[in-house]
Amino acid sequence: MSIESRENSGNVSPRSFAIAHQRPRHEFVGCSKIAEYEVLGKLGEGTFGEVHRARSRRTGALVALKKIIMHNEKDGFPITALREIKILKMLSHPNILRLEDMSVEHPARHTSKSAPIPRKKPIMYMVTPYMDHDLSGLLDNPSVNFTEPQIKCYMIQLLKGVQYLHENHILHRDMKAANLLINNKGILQIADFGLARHYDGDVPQPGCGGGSGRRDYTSLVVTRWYRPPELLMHLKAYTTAIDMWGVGCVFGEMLVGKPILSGNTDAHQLELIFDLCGTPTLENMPSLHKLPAIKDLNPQPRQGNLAQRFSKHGSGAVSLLRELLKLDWITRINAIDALSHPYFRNEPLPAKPEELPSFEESHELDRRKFQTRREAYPPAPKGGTVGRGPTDNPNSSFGADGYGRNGGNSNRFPRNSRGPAEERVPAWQRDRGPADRVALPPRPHPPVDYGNGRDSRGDHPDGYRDRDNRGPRARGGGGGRPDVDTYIPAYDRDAPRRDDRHRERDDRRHDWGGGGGGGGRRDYDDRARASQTRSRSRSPAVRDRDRDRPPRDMHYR
Ligand SMILES: Nc1ncnc2c1ncn2[C@@H]1O[C@H](COP(=O)(O)OP(=O)(O)OP(=O)(O)O)[C@@H](O)[C@H]1O
Repeated sequence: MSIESRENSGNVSPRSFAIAHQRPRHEFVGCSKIAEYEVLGKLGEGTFGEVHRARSRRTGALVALKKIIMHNEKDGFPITALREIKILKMLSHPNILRLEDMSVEHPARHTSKSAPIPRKKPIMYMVTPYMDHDLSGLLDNPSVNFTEPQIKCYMIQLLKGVQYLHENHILHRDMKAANLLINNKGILQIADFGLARHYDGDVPQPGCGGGSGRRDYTSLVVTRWYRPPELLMHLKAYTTAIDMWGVGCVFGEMLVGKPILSGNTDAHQLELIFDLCGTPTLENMPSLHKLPAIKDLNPQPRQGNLAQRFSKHGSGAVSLLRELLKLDWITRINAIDALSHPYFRNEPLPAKPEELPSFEESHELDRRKFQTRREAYPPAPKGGTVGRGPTDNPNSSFGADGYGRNGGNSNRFPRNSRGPAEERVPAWQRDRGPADRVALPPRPHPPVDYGNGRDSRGDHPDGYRDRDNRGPRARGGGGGRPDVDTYIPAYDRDAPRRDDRHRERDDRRHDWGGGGGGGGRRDYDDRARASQTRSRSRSPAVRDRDRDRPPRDMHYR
């Protein structure tokens, strides 16, 4: 009997039909049952899922399982997860996290005599090799002090991964320390491709920076502290240079041990960038007229203090940092050129991955552990050393016995070759500035470019498209013009409106009101922070506070 006639016969239930038409089991390569893994503990919580450590019962290998949370089951499988899976399946490079498997958990069926309990949807997990640390967690680990050869080693690996992505027309769009995973063999891998997308422009060429953008994408990408000035000023025709800015922020963070540009609002973020890199002029940003928000700005002119701020790390580091954090996105250094920067050829030479020390696991959730440990430590005498000579930091609490709290570490691992004072004390002893008080801002919501077929000039001035006025091409998804970002399939125009979609649109408005937007218009990251019940980047204090609060919205449970 043909499929059609069987369907039409009305005798076959959908379930029997599906069973009869199952593809042979061996065809599902890369799709296992969750029972094949022994779950060992939680590693992190992201926007789109929890991450657990697990062991493969088949191979014995340690893996990470990233659970794909369905915030609203009616939406089906989250588009960001689909995007991440699709991109990760295409990529193969030693410095890119490898997607090894997709695993499915079928929740047990419950029965109830009183009322039928709705059948639960299967849960999907992305399976990747287990990495011992993320860079953000590692920098917070009190036992860790990076040496210059170590920083160079991580930077080379990061740049090779980014070069590979850009050569393959991929924009990562969420470059930050928390998305860089490191294992105890010294290997760094770029993770979290939830905001990544295909790039339509020319791939970077040696000596040519990032070049000019060819088409528009959403500018609502990249976690604020790592967001480049052109995105903060709403450039849509951006390029691979947005990832290079993030690489610069990560480089600075490794040098000083804390995020270097931790703005509280988008406006504040720009002010911090101008403090560091100078205010935009036609010399340092020749295409500034292309930035939609430039007219709203009237910053106090300044030169920038990058050289002074990083002088203790040497002229090579300052020179590379200056190239990575160039205001002009067109000539900002690309990964190919950054890899041949003299910084990597000058002494001390980069360490090899296998020469790097191994550290106690440190993921973002471990911050609480380090926090507890800090409280447990006895106060140390003042004026001591950290195993490599006296410190000039009067607030240092390292012991005068020459070991300090982490004295053991200074013997076990290569000594920190960074400058004195602030950078030599462990992360938890440093004043992390707003990082301690505010915690890493959540990354933007996934971009929603509805592919509405309208000219991008028809968008709202703030870059948010009006879904209600979408044209007929919105149906079916991805049917927009080729010059606008149609990455996300469109929803049906008549589909019921949901609160979370309104919020998403609202949350993505930039705040130009100088920290509060006149009361009514809060910065979208602040809104996101208030509305989401979890972020793996929150400080322990904020996490504890939020745990006791009821969720504001069912969609965010
Ligand atoms: N393969 C892995 N090995 C070890 N830890 C991992 C692995 N993958 C993710 N993690 C941990 O889980 C955290 C969250 O993972 P990931 O960034 O992929 O999730 P996300 O939902 O996209 O997060 P966010 O929305 O905050 O960017 C990471 O910062 C890291 O600490």
